[in-house]
Amino acid sequence: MRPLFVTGTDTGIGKTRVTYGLASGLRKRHIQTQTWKPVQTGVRTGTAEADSFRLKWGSGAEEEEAHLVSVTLPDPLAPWMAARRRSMKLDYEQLVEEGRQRASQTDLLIMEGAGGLLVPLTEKQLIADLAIDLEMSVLIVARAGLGTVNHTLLTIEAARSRGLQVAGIVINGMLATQRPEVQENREMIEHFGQCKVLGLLPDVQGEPETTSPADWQSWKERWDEVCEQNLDWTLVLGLAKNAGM
Ligand SMILES: Nc1ncnc2c1ncn2[C@@H]1O[C@H](COP(=O)(O)OP(=O)(O)OP(=O)(O)O)[C@@H](O)[C@H]1O
Ligand SMILES: C[C@H](N)[C@H](N)CCCCCC(=O)O
Ligand SMILES: [Mg+2]
Repeated sequence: MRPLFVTGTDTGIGKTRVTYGLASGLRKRHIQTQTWKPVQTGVRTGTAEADSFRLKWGSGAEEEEAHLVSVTLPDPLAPWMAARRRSMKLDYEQLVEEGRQRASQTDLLIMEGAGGLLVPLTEKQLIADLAIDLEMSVLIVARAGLGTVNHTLLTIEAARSRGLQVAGIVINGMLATQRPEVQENREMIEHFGQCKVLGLLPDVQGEPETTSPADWQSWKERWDEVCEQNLDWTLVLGLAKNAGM
């Protein structure tokens, strides 16, 4: 299966939540799915804020948290600058090689980016370049409110102009799911973006701020159910199998 790159129209848009929800739902459907965060910034591993921790517990991964992330940097910045502040350089070729290996070891590799599509990974490469070199298709997580149509269409256009295939959109964090604006946004994104919205996820508070396994187990069950009910799993399976998208 072609690996999947989860990006967003911005940072803090819900990529991690969507990534672990997808991985968990696909595993239930007997698709061996691994998640990977090549570079996380602004966190420490082993804490409830770290994407690596959330990906592990939210998806129910058996691997150690450390296996789900390649580089963790403390400054909450784009990877290039977060590395430069620490007098480091990220080894881009090594990330590409690692991504290839990871993709070959599972049915579906889902890579979570850092921030949006054009965030600098190194002095020379954007996060989009890693997705291109790994021949990934792209899933875009978008915000629910006013302004999201423009941001989403910009991201779709930037992805396609670089040769990336857009597999679909997930609109995340809606407070008022019943409002007509939500469906109208979906319609405008599908119409001008020429791609499918795979689902509209509601605002659900309660992701644990602790590292307690019991808290995470009950949260995972809750978020799994939200994803079960609000994502079109026929479409998700189609993109996982790379059919018809
Ligand atoms: N549907 C939702 N309802 C309520 N809160 C949400 C929802 N989705 C995400 N959040 C919260 O918003 C915050 C940002 O979400 P998340 O960390 O998944 O974003 P991200 O795009 O992965 O960010 P980053 O760019 O840092 O990787 C988190 O605290 C998360 O729990
Ligand atoms: C620290 C944050 N949560 C992300 N991991 C990094 C976001 C970088 C965004 C850069 C930008 O687009 O201005
Ligand atoms: Mg994240």
